[in-house]
Amino acid sequence: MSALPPEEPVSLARGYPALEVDGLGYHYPDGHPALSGVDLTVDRGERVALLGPNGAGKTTLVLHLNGILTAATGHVRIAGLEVRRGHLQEIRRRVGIVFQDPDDQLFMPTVADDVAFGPANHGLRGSALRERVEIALEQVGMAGHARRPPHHLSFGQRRRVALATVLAMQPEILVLDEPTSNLDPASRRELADILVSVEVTTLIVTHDLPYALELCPRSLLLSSGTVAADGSTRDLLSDATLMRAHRLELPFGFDPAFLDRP
Ligand SMILES: Nc1ncnc2c1ncn2[C@@H]1O[C@H](COP(=O)(O)OP(=O)(O)OP(=O)(O)O)[C@@H](O)[C@H]1O
Repeated sequence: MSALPPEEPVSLARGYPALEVDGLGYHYPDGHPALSGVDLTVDRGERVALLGPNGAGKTTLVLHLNGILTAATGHVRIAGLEVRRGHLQEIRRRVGIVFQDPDDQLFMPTVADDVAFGPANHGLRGSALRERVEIALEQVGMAGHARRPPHHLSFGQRRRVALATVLAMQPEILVLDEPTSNLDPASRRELADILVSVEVTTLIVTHDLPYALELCPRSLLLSSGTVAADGSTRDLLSDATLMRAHRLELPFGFDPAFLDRP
């Protein structure tokens, strides 16, 4: 499949899967192998969990999606556009990554400035920019906080603003790295509601298996740098042999009856 040039209108990207990874391999500069022969496709509108034990290669894979790392072997395409030098500005608009620590993404004097930063860099101005910011803040339930300095917000609020900065770019795919870490149960529930309502193709990297079960019909299990399983989240989490083999455990006290629900 040939890649679209970066200036191609987004509407022309609609016929492609949101994410295609073919034969991706990567060694860190110290020679450490992190990914090998990774193949996966995520279709538009899917919500998929990326599971795997510590050191499986999840972060390394995510860093390939927006070109922070570049494939040693294989290809990554976002809505048909190959991730490589020359495409990175458009790739970084198409792939919105919400990192674990919101403070990595918030650096402007106000919440509104932070949310406006990306779209303004892509040329949006005036009322169109203000509207984009308002919509993104509304999507994450932070509309009343636009003029506040991000460092005055709680951790959970900062994570929502970090999500708004990404949503304001109208990404083709939203990637969240451990979105429930440090969230209280109410914030965890509110974030789930937001993720369901935004209707963007979403990849959730998580060790929080009940959250994956609740939010993601499909899961990918990465282990030792390869895709060890790809299927329904319920089926994967019900497979005790698979779970043991890849050091995945449901939390103590988790009711296995949840796995039997239709
Ligand atoms: N900068 C680096 N230099 C060398 N090796 C690295 C580097 N970063 C990660 N690795 C190695 O690459 C492998 C994959 O790491 P990665 O961080 O992608 O795993 P992960 O699945 O995200 O783990 P976790 O769940 O612990 O966050 C690991 O063996 C790790 O030690």
